[in-house]
Amino acid sequence: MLDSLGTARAALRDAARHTPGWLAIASLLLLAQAVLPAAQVVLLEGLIDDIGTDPWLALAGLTAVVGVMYPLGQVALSSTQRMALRLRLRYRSDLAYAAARLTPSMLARPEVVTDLEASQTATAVMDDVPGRTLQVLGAAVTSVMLCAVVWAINPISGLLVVAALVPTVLGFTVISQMEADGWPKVAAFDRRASYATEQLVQQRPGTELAVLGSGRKVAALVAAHRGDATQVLDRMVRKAMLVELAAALATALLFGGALVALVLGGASGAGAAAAVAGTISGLNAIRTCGYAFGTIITAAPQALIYRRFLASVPPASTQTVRHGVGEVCLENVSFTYPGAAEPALRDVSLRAERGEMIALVGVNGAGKTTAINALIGLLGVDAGRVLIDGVDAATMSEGERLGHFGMLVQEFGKFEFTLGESVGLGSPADVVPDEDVRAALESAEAGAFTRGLGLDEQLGQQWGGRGISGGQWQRLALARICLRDAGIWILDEPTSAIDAEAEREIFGELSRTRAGRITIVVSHRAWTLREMDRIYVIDEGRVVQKGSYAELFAVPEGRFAEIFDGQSTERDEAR
Ligand SMILES: Nc1ncnc2c1ncn2[C@@H]1O[C@H](COP(=O)(O)OP(=O)(O)OP(=O)(O)O)[C@@H](O)[C@H]1O
Repeated sequence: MLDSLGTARAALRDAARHTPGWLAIASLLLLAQAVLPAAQVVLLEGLIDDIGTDPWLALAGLTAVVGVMYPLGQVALSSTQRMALRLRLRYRSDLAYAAARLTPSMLARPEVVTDLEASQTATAVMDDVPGRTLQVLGAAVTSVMLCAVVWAINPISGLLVVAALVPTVLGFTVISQMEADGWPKVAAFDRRASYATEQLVQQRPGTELAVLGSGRKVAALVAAHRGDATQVLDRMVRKAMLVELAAALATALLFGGALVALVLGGASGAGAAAAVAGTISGLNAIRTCGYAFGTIITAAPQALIYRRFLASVPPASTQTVRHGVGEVCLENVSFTYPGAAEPALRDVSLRAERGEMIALVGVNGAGKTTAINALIGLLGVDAGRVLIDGVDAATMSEGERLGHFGMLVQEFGKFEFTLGESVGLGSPADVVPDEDVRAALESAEAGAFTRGLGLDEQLGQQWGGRGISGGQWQRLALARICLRDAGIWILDEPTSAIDAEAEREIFGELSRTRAGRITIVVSHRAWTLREMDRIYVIDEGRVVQKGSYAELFAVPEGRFAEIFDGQSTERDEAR
């Protein structure tokens, strides 16, 4: 109940801040609508009293009330809808900006992602709350005014008319509690169902599933998760229905009581007729109030998640890219994932200076990505330190630390915006000069296929734009890192989707331009390691070997030679 009141208050505050004009218009119209039932009672009583003498004034008044009732209701509804549209836009853009302020370590927490998704759903229902709140307030005004005019005819009836609000309010309070408990469960099932649905409807995974002929299995997962959500919703709706029925029965009894009190109270014929008409209008107002209140109650838990989420997001901070880093070290770093039996990193130390290219190699699951995540601060290490130019990175803010790095991850983004926008994302600056974008494209060996395109060329066929290959997408991702030009480049399998010729060119370019930065590469291809100043071989979370390409191949029983044994051409060449 308190949550619903808080939600209603916050929604009115938002409307006053972001759409004050429409809030004022909607409030006035709903207030005018709210006084009509009481005006009806007064005019009706006057009309019946004066029917034989001078009924014209009351008749004109009553005709005017009936005449404006319908259009007033319609215009009030349109005003609340226009208010809702403006608020929805505001809520959605506020959420987008909040999501943009999330740090990588926050995004790594599943509960943050769940809240982000629930907040997105919330924006679809929150916009309706100010209009519904005005309707509830209007119904309260209607009840109080009806109480006043019916009270003048029969005080007990007047009281009972207002008392009839109580079961509705109590009933919806109970429902509110049930929904607050149920919605988080529904959201969790919905999230899984939405994820599975995306795999079917998005072009790339959808096509992969269609080729495999396995889409049906994913559809079954969607159905199962939606089924679980429906079960929870179904239980909630069943209980709500029973509560609503009980509240409606109590309301009917109170109204019946008001009518009986009128009859037994000996009101005049005109007074009784007018009060009966008034109490029946009152019943309609309370029904509207119940529905509007129900909408607020349903929106309250979701709105609460939205507001809590927005409040939890740190304020915007502009990232400053650090270009010239002298040295970076991991010093005796150990880390165990929560719940894991074995550490993913055991006493790992590595070091690189400006101008050096180093590589991390190892079999799948050896700990390379974990070491990189420890380096950039995506996970808090259990022991050891990360030093950037001699400063313990743990003492830096997350934004400050990230400013030292440019990172190309294995699952790089394929941002289907314009070419200029997609590459421009490499820099946090709002405006990126076109020539910088072009230079970055050349450095990433993406010049040949983008030279004929304008930077305003839309990428992605689903938008009617240019379709490009997987390897070309990877070059655009690399172009972002070139554009960023941070002091430390981390390239996790940077050429995994790229053909051998372009791969050679990319590694040649990386080697030529290495002087001003530190380059850290994760690679499974032996020949790409030849240019490295040092290679760290990681196995089961430990650095088990380190040295140049030739030094490592010179130890036939070493782990490096074991891992790259199949790539013997390189081994021979190395010798
Ligand atoms: N989020 C996680 N929670 C628990 N364990 C994890 C998590 N991420 C990775 N691991 C485990 O930590 C170990 C190291 O994983 P890591 O991803 O660092 O390997 P990798 O060397 O990068 O492998 P690949 O070459 O396949 O990318 C593995 O045993 C892996 O299963």
